[in-house]
Amino acid sequence: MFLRNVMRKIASQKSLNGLAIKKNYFGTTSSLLDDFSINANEKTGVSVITMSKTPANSLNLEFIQELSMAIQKLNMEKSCRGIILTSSLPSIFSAGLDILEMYQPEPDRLEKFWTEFQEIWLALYSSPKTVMSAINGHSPAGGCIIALATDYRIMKPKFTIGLNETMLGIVAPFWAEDSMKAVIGQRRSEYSLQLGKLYTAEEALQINLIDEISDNPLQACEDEMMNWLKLPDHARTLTKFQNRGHIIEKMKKGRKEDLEKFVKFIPREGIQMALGTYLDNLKSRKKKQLKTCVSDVELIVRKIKYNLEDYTKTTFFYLGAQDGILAENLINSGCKKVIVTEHKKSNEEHLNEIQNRFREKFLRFTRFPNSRIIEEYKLDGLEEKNWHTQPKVAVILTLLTNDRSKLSLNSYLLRKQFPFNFGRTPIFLLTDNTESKVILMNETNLQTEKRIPSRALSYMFLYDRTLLAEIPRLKPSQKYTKLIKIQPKSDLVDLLYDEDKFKEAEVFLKHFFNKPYERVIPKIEKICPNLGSELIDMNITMLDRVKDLDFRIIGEIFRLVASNDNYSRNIIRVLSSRHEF
Ligand SMILES: CCCCC/C=C\C/C=C\CC/C=C/CC(=O)SCCNC(=O)CCNC(=O)[C@H](O)C(C)(C)COP(=O)(O)OP(=O)(O)OC[C@H]1O[C@@H](n2cnc3c(N)ncnc32)[C@H](O)[C@@H]1OP(=O)(O)O
Repeated sequence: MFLRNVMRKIASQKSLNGLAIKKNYFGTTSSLLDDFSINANEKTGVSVITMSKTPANSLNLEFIQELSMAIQKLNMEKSCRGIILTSSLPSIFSAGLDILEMYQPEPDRLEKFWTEFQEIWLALYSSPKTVMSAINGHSPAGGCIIALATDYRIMKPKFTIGLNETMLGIVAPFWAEDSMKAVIGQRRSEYSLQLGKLYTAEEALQINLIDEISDNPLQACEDEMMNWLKLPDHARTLTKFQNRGHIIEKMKKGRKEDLEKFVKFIPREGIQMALGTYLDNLKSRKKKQLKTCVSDVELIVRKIKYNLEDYTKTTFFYLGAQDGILAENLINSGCKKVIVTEHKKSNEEHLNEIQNRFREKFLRFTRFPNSRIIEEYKLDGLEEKNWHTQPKVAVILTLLTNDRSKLSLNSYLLRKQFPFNFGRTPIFLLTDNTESKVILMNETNLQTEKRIPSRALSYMFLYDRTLLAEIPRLKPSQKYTKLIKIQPKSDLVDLLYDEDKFKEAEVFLKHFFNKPYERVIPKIEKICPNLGSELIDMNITMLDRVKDLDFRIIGEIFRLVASNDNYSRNIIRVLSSRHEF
């Protein structure tokens, strides 16, 4: 019965060919989100799908949807005989499902997410094509599920692979288990699954979880593919289905129940706690490397208060490695200044490309090679909001949070270097806000108060005044300070966050702007006892030189002082000698 269906499917796919696939099937195409590309080789009939979703090729809803659609199309493309899945990231094939999709999920999205994951698995596992995985990096959990759904796996040495779901306090779905059993056997699967084992490539080879090790898995797959393609497709395909039919049938029969279980299981309190802890551990590895960044948020909030009424046409934007389209949109919308941040994982080539394409267009195009990204978000619903046709004004976007909800911003979070770049540029911090669920925090010493609901995401991108006005809670009259509860950590932070003290400091700083440092410090110390010595430690002895600067910048200096690292010191030096970058 199953084979009959398969034959029918193959026959109907033949007739669908012309319709389903674009004429220009051969060559390289990119996904809508630029998260993967497909290179179709006319001569060999082999299509290479290269996943490139930074930072980890983690599978979120949109990524899965697009990838799945691409695979389904290839499955129907007559001229395609083989598919190779690989990654352009240097050390990750795929980090599996995007944990953020499962952590504090929205029910509807969670359901869609799992449905799509089932779908992509089916598309791969029951693909009539020869499908191979060139596993050129780590491939845990969902990454391994994807690899197991292919016909042949070649992996780069040293990286790890396995179904480690139990490590996250969750359970691999039965169909993934079945596919693992089919590859490495019942006993080994049970052992691996219960213990959430991650195997190095070398270990994985020993238990047949992968088929080969190679320093160049893609090349090795391409070579191996040629052997497979020597055989007639129909015989190979039918043999594949004879082997896999029962697993596919079982999955299809059980998928509704599987979905129901998943959507019930994931939101459970215990599961959420486990996922939260796992995420914390994942993130904290990196966090340790980042210095405390005391008060961006609060300062922005203050700036909003000062600037909302008189914003100018200056536009700043933060561009990241994937933001070519964004840059175009910015140009169309009147953007004049662009700051490009780079961090160590950025794709240098892509950044150069952005720079070359857009240098002429922007008045200022500045790259900060050493910037450090705290968090990165992608923008959902870009088209929906038409945001790029709207903004005429200033900018920004950004939100400090380590909230792990499905925030979606195609922008990077505020960086430490912002203050002096920004000068008088209006900054809007748009959040859905008040009694709902925000937010804002710095890396370590403020705590998230509440969560941001996902509908807030679009708001965060609305920085046109008109749009702004459409959101009553974001009108300029908004008392933004209410959004944030601060937990003062030191006198310095206290100064920045205490409304009265801050006012006092402002008055004071205005008054003393041109005064010699020695006269300033004692006054500062009156407000904030440790600040004087902190400034001295930092060798800030020339407050008088910053006389051109807006007094708000001084607030930024305080912030930088508080973060107390070399980078901040440099900024302070620049600050004290220059008005704007
Ligand atoms: C009884 C009833 C049963 C009912 C059963 C019904 C249904 C089944 C139920 C549930 C099944 C759910 C199935 C889940 C399958 C999955 O795929 S879960 C995801 C598991 N993935 C992982 O555990 C991988 C985690 N990541 C890593 O270990 C490492 O990142 C890495 C892949 C080894 C790479 O390490 P490396 O040092 O190179 O990179 P970083 O760790 O710095 O990562 C970069 C960046 O990416 C973020 N990140 C990594 N992985 C993920 C992820 N999976 N999701 C989201 N984000 C991820 C990481 O946090 C870093 O972010 P940054 O700090 O902001 O830069």
